[in-house]
Amino acid sequence: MTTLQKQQLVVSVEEAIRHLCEGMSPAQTEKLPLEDCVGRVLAEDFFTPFPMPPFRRAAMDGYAVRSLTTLGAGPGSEVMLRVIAEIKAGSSLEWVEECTGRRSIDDMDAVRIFTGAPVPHRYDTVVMQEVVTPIKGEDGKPLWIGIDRPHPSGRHIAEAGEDLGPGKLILVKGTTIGAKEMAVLASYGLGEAVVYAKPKVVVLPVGDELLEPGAPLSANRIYDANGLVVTAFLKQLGVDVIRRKPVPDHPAILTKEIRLAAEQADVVITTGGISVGDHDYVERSAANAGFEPLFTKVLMRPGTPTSAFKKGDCLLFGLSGNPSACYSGLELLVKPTMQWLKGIKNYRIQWLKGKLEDSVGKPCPYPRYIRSIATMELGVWRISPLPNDKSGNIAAFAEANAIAVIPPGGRGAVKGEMISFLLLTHMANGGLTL
Ligand SMILES: Nc1nc2c(c(=O)[nH]1)N[C@H]1C(S)=C(S)[C@@H](COP(=O)(O)OP(=O)(O)OC[C@H]3O[C@@H](n4cnc5c(N)ncnc54)[C@H](O)[C@@H]3O)O[C@H]1N2
Ligand code: MOO
Repeated sequence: MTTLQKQQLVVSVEEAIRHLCEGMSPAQTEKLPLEDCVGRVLAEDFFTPFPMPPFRRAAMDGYAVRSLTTLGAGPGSEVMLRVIAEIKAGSSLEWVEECTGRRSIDDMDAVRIFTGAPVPHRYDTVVMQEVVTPIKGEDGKPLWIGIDRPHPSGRHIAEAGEDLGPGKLILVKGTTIGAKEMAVLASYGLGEAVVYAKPKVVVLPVGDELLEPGAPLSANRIYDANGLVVTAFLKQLGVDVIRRKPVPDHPAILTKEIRLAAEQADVVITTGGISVGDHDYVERSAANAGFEPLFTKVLMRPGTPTSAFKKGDCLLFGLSGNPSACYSGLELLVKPTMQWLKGIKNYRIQWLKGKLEDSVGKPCPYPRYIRSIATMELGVWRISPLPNDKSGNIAAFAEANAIAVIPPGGRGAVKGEMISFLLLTHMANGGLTL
């Protein structure tokens, strides 16, 4: 087997994301019951179909009155209003009409009303029950109320449409549906929503040394961590994932696996076998399976050999085998691409700035993405780089909640310097030490 010279299509992280997303669009759309839409992305703009609230309603428990009738009220000169009916939440239109329809303009009346109940048009204000003196009948229900102060018009009434008028664009296509968005969609009684289909991903860990988790450890072998890491990462992003068992370092087998995966998935992700070693076959197997390279080197460390390829509408990521390089590839390249394919509009990595707590001496010609602990103190982020952050090490994963960027060049970064960092995706343990 001859060593194939690795093609050098070198890009920055930002360029890589652009290459990955260019010409790609979200998968198809589907209509789902609203409760199954959590975490999914709206594929249509949502315009309000009717006014919200849909009718004029009481915002407090008390009495609906005409403000005019309370004008002369004061301490010691209470106005007495006759309670002519009770209207509760859910009362029918007919009942509301029946209660007030035949009243004359001069009647001194009120209705007992509860929060969420329709307010008859006869009344223009709701008086909280705490500030009236009821005179109750034998059944304990109020017959009269005494009012000892004037009540201005419009109190404790939510007018129809005061929250949102009809025909308003309230959620745009590309919005992820979480609990907050549910509040809007469910309030309009939407039974189903049109969302983008989840991208499908096949994960192929590559390497003769890899063992399936659960198998007994044998000499000179390691467990396939990346296969499960990539799968977990994608699941947390709400993507459909199929994880394959480790594929051996064999070009024909790898070509077959890549071809098969590409038939089933929108995105194929390999880990390992992407560097310059004689047994790194991902690049040539990708070519044999009909993929064209988008880039074969990214100006980042770890993960410099990270590569990407495209065949029709299918993307193939060749992530690095070293676990921390693999993880950087996930956060920096896979996540923005997946968000794009999920249909999320304008997704950007959220770069924050923090004060470096320890100098990082190791210089690097590319930006270095180091696993760190980010803490917030009095409004200032502090970044403590974790020791032992070699590309092949896993210890730093246990504690890290951030990836910090050491700028490229000969000097690394010094304690006290303000550097960029990102908080890691979906911190299962809450993540932030605040
Ligand atoms: N002569 C050179 N050698 C290397 C270079 C270079 O520029 N010149 N680059 C180094 C860098 S940087 C990296 S990163 C690695 C990347 O190598 P690969 O992505 O091809 O990955 P492998 O060689 O297959 O494995 C690297 C390392 O990771 C372990 N590994 C692989 N898969 C998994 C997995 N699924 N779970 C856990 N650990 C995994 C593997 O056993 C190796 O120890 O290349 C350098 N070499
Ligand atoms: O690009 Mo590598 O991940 O630094 O060891």
